[in-house]
Amino acid sequence: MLIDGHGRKVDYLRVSVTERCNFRCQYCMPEKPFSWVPKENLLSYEDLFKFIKVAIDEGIKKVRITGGEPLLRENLDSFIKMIYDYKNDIDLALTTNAFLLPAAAQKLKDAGLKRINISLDTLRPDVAAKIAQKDVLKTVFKGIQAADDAGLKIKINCVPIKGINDQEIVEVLDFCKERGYTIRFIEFMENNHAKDGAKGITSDEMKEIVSRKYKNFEMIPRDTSSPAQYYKLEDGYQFGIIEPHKDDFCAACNRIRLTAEGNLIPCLYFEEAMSIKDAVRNNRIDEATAILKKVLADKPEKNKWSDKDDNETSTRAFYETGG
Ligand SMILES: Nc1nc2c(ncn2[C@@H]2O[C@H](COP(=O)(O)OP(=O)(O)OP(=O)(O)O)[C@@H](O)[C@H]2O)c(=O)[nH]1
Ligand SMILES: C[S@@+](CC[C@H](N)C(=O)[O-])C[C@H]1O[C@@H](n2cnc3c(N)ncnc32)[C@H](O)[C@@H]1O
Ligand code: SF4
Ligand code: SF4
Repeated sequence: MLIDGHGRKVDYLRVSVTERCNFRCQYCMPEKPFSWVPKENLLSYEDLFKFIKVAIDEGIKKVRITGGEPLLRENLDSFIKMIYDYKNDIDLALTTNAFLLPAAAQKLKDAGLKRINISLDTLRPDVAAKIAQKDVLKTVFKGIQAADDAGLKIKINCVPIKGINDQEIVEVLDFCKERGYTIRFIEFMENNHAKDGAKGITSDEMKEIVSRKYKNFEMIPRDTSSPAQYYKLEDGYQFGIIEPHKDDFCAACNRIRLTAEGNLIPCLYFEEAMSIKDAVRNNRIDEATAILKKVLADKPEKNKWSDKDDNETSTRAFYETGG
């Protein structure tokens, strides 16, 4: 079992397979100028898998593949299969923008993927094009349908941005409700890579917008393994809100992150990381295990998005850490 320096059990590993992306979401990535990590600096699937095996052997029970856009990396299904074949009861999940899902969904399911979380900020093509800075929505809808047809369990992530898609919350919620998908609205987390001037809305504002259509909903007891607080509508449908500006879920934080370059990141907010690249490339598995333990020992207690008196903005890039 993996326990961090604050006594929290860590059983969730998020693995980013690339920092590249085919979208330029205003809240995540700069438009340009831009330089990507050279391909030779990325760990191969085999090397990433060496670390994943260590992590699973030490107590990781949930592995999420993310990015950048993870489906940009070739043969992702083969990587999923490596993990599934090693331990098929792992909660094996993917976070994606869905653009490449139409051709990939069934292959991912066949490889052993169990769940998929998809970013969908709007139902309007022009708004989607404004957020992603590319005309994406028609293909995203096809991708969501392909995942559904393949039998993958679907969660939708939506980041409401003030003046852009914030008034569409109920429409996005209804889209998910009608299809039986879970929806989570995420408070925009300020970071240095987002478009200047991008602003989110608070969880209270989100709830106020939902209440214009759904007058009554109740908070349900927290599942501490998730960053989301869920609320139940009168008809039983549940929607979630992720509110890092409250940071109460940090108290039960159960996760660490591995980037495509082999940096092991203890917290989404902070720049700190330790590299496992040389250790896995040279098959020094004991060293990789020691780095994992050290990163856990030093894991921060909580993020600083909640720090109202502190004007510091996170320098961490979501597209590098994988969100
Ligand atoms: N502040 C903070 N936000 C997080 C953390 N983990 C996830 N989030 C936010 O939630 C978003 C969606 O995360 P997902 O990739 O869907 O993963 P998840 O929420 O762990 O998904 P489940 O496994 O379905 O619970 C991330 O991009 C972040 O915006 C975290 O550790 N800290
Ligand atoms: C970095 S993306 C990677 C996976 C994939 N490209 C996608 O968009 O789903 C993972 C998640 O991070 C979220 N995200 C990115 N930047 C964010 C920000 N500044 N605040 C809150 N969530 C953010 C996205 O909405 C997405 O759900
Ligand atoms: S949120 Fe996902 S899709 Fe959007 S730019 Fe970031 S990595 Fe790409
Ligand atoms: S912000 Fe850091 S401490 Fe809080 S839940 Fe996320 S990774 Fe854990």
